[in-house]
Amino acid sequence: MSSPIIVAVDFPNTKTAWNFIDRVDPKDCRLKIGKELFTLAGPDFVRKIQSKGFEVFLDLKFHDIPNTVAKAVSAAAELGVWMTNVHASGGSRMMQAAKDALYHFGKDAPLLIAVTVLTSMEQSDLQEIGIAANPLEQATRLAVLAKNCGLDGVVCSAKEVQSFKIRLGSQFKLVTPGIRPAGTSANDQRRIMTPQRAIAAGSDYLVIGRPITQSEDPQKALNDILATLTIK
Ligand SMILES: O=c1ccn([C@@H]2O[C@H](COP(=O)(O)O)[C@@H](O)[C@H]2O)c(=O)[nH]1
Repeated sequence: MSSPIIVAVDFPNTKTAWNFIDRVDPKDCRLKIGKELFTLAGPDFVRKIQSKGFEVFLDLKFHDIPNTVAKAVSAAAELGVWMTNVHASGGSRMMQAAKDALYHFGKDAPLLIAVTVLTSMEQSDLQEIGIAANPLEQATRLAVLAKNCGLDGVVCSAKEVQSFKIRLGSQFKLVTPGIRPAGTSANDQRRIMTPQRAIAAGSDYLVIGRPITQSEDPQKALNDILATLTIK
């Protein structure tokens, strides 16, 4: 089985990050490097993780003018990461430029996905920034845009995947953070689901951070979650 779990390696320094990474097996998960560790430790850190056998999702959520995002995505591809992303709210010209920048990498190009509506956001957060649509409506609008630009998938809440699989097709990857095993804290997440329900609904990849990284035994936490999943 190829594990659907991507662990969000969010730590305040490389020492604690390595302490975690050295305790999990690359056959059981991929690793996601986000803004915190990338800002601290940069591309060399990503290369070292890859040399340990982990596939890396570089989660920098690029959101800028088309030219800048295209160059950033190209730099991510040079790094050899497995997946990277942009914000769909940057619009179709931006997403198209990002996709075009990967063309010459051929089969070595990373998967390129787009963030729809952050899983930390609920209806009131959208209203605050002038969006009248509810999270499902807004995420759908952005996911359709991302698919039309030729992206490989989207980041969305597991609450949206059932609808997205029907509307966007089985090949379009749905990557879902906001995953919380039953009885664990939601923290700052708002649109959450358990790992088991997310996979049953159709999530392709589960992004899980604190429920695994803050555990005393991260490999056990990972195994316990994997044991609850029925992969089709
Ligand atoms: O909509 C989004 C997009 C990205 N994330 C990222 O996923 C992890 C989740 O970590 P937890 O500790 O499991 O909450 C984190 O790195 C976010 O930056 C997201 O949560 N929602």
